[in-house]
Amino acid sequence: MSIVSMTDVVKSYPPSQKGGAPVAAIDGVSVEVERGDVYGIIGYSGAGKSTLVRLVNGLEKATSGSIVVNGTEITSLKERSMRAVRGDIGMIFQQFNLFNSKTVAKNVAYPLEVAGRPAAEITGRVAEMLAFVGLSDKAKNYPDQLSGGQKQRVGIARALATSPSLLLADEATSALDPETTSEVLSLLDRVNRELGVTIILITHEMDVIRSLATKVAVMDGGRIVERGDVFDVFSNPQNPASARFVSTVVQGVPSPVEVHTLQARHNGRIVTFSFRDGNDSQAQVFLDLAAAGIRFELVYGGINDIRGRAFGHLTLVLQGDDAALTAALAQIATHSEVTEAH
Ligand SMILES: Nc1ncnc2c1ncn2[C@@H]1O[C@H](COP(=O)(O)OP(=O)(O)OP(=O)(O)O)[C@@H](O)[C@H]1O
Repeated sequence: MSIVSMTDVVKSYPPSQKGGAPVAAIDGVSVEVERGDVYGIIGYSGAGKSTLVRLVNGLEKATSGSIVVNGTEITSLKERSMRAVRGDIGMIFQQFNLFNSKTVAKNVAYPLEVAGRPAAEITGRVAEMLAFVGLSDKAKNYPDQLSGGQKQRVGIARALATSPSLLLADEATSALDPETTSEVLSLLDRVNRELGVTIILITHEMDVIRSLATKVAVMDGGRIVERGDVFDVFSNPQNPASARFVSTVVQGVPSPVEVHTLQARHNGRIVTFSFRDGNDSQAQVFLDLAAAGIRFELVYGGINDIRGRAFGHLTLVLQGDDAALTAALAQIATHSEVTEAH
């Protein structure tokens, strides 16, 4: 069942200059986020990711289209009813957005106080959330006394204090170093698995998607240009924007410059073979080449692991009778992905 369902959503802003065209920050987006998903949305700066999040929590109104959150159509909701919908949505930010004048415990207590919960319940819930994020010993500290990773853990405890079913994470790890990033990502993984919270993860870093997301949508120019299971998009991106993101983290595909270098260095045809788990085509490639009398040398490659599933790309220099080689490649193409450099 969908927790967020967007259909043909457009969000335009008035032109920045008089007589100019309106800016379509979101330009016809439809997306279904299922309960339990960690749904990653990736795009370059200006792609429309933050606008999408602001539409989901009702901080912006869509120009047209439908947005249903937890069964409620929010596009025409009054602010008062929107507040009830927002009560079931937690949010974390790149810059943490903590109150520096409040202690850690008071920061986490804040949304519970706003919701008018009794003091005894607030005390218990704050202790529970601080234990969950591993910061029980920092309850009386102030945000300034914490590291970036600790601040974000407070942000997560605060966002989840009222037990929302949906967490929006807008570039939540972009201000953190790689080690702290992986700590926060594994905490978010626990939030999803142990607390059952659905997460929409906005990022420009493919590594974040790889570590945490189960599904991904790639945004470019206000549109979703590709979407799917993270493994499928990483192992076989269809759109040029997705392919560029994937190439930032995936090992094994030579860049055009590297292909050029390989061509200058080696005699023979340069061919990349791509493999995905669930088939044994890799062994068959080598058997087919050997059977056709083709000599091969491995010159580039890598195997990647996406949440326990593997895929890889191996680039070989192939030498032998040209017609036999062409026939062998045609045979291999029946069971494996074959890309020849020209
Ligand atoms: N309030 C606004 N008024 C006018 N244009 C806006 C407004 N907010 C966003 N835009 C424009 O909408 C487009 C999408 O912006 P948005 O902030 O959603 O992108 P983003 O993918 O989140 O990028 P970033 O990671 O840099 O925040 C951009 O062209 C931006 O200039």
